[in-house]
Amino acid sequence: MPVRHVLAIDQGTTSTRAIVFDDTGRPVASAQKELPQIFPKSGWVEHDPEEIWSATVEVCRGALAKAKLDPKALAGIGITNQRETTIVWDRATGKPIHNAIVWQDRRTADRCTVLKNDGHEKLFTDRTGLLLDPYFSGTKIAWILDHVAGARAAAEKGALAAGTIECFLLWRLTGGKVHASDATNASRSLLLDIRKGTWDAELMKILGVPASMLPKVVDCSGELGVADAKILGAAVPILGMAGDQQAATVGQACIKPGMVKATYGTGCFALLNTGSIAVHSRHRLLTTIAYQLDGRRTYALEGSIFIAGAAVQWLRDGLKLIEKSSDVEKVAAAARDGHGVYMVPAFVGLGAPHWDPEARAAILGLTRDSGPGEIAAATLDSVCYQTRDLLEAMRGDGAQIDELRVDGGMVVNDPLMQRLADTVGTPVERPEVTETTALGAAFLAGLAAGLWPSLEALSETWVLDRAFKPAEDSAARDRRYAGWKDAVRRVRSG
Ligand SMILES: Nc1ncnc2c1ncn2[C@@H]1O[C@H](COP(=O)(O)OP(=O)(O)O)[C@@H](O)[C@H]1O
Ligand SMILES: O=P(O)(O)OC[C@H](O)CO
Repeated sequence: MPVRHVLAIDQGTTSTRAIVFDDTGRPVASAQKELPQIFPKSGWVEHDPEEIWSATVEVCRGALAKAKLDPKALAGIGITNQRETTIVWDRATGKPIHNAIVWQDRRTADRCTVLKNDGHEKLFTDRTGLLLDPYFSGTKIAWILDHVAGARAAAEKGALAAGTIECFLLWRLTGGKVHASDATNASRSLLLDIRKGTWDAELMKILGVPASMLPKVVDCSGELGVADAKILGAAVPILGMAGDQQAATVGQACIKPGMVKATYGTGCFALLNTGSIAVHSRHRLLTTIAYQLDGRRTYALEGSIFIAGAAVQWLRDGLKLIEKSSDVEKVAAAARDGHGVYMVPAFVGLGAPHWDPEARAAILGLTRDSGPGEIAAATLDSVCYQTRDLLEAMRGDGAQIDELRVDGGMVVNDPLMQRLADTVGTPVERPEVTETTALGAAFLAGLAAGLWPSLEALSETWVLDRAFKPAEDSAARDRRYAGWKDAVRRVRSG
């Protein structure tokens, strides 16, 4: 039998990637393009949808060329994406009517406060598993309708379509034939009843989002559409779709209840598989759809940290302390032991478990002998402490966590992974393939193409690269963590 291949598109916050995987789940070739960030105002973050589209086409063609693969030979395409980032476009022309509003954007914080003050939070949390925070896509759609001239009237007439990035890419790839969002992406909108898997009319009314704009909600694996032959040189079926954190959960083979993964990219997102039960968190974690296959939903508890690798980017671009992200390793290695410096990276507020959009970042505990080493080390430590916040919340909700599977751009940093294990007091496991987000999308497409018979068969392809065992004594670990909690208290807005 000839080897079969799947093309995974991973449209992330800072870059767009395409990776060709073979039928053993190994990456064969890839192409990547950086995505420019647009910061129109303090707390606002946008992307240009046309840039996202042209980069997607470019990297798909690039990866296929590097793999020397005829697109006709592809078994299918899997799409995964930065979640919540919202686009509204004209159905007739396919043109967006505003830049994409990115998940990190805080412009709808006031709207969320009003909704909370009006007593709506419980209803939203019960139905959607989310909290009233500007992070999610629903208030972003409403903002575009309220701020682009003529948009609301056009939406009421059914002339506009709304969607997150996977939905926009599916629309463009299929030449405007399919307007659909998979259940995982739809579950991040504040508009989906996650137990029924359908849009909720009452929530749409409260947010002011007309039903006519919303995509059809579909499974994560199946015949989702066919890419127009003009785009890649052959009509290729699109067979998989999931938000990037959910795709990483699949790519990490966290398919049994109790398994947890954390992905360290721009932000950090930890997902705990809770099986067929949508667990309601008592510790301000989100309840979300991990994947939907054959109409059956598997749920997860999620802890979302807005700034992880982005803090390293700030050391590079804001402070100019380092030239490239990986330089942080040697700068941090120079930090004094027990330096007592904490950095709380609340650049866009704080996510789980605090949900404080007004908090702002701070570096605390500086003394005359603090320098770049201490600041770099405190920045990396913040990623570890934030992870501990999430694992404690998950344990508080009844989870027994024996190990943490990690992936994403930051996990190449060995000392950071050791520090993470020391800080959370749980073994940290890094797989051989750390492109687990794209791998998850490839798996979902490969399931529909018949490359793999089941999720269980996929989990056998997961191979450990290295396990980091906690080595610090627990009293020292807890002392450091108490200092972090104090630092967080000091940056909170209320
Ligand atoms: N050696 C390193 N140590 C710490 N952080 C790193 C290192 N190398 C890259 N990073 C960070 O990892 C992030 C990139 O991860 P990636 O998974 O590509 O992000 P995303 O998918 O969110 O765009 C960047 O924020 C970068 O600063
Ligand atoms: O682009 P990433 O990898 O930082 O992921 C973004 C998340 O999906 C936002 O919820």
